Amino acid sequence: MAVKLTDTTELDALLADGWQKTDGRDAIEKEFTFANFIEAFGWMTRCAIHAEKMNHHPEWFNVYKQVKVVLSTHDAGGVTDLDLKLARKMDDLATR
Ligand SMILES: C[C@H](O)[C@H](O)[C@H]1CNC2=NC(N)=NC(=O)C2=N1
Repeated sequence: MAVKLTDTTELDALLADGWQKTDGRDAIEKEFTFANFIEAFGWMTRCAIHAEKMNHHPEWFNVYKQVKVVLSTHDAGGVTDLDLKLARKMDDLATR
């Protein structure tokens, strides 16, 4: 099972890339904005396929072209390497 982070080097890199620590909870979050709903939903679909392969799933909220994402490993009760991996993938998929 995934374990909570101790080395925060990779986390710091994500925090420099627009991810933030969630208030009152051990999680990270980011708001993504796309050109329109189709772009937003297309990205969500690509993320969903990747999340399912990882068996690690985002909490997210979509309104039109915006998607707010919160990542945390429920099984571990906090942020783990799985969250960092998914966050990186979400960033990658948003910039291609
Ligand atoms: C039973 C199943 O493998 C677990 O519930 C997985 C599924 N997806 C998950 N996703 C996230 N974000 N955290 C988890 O702890 C988690 N656990």
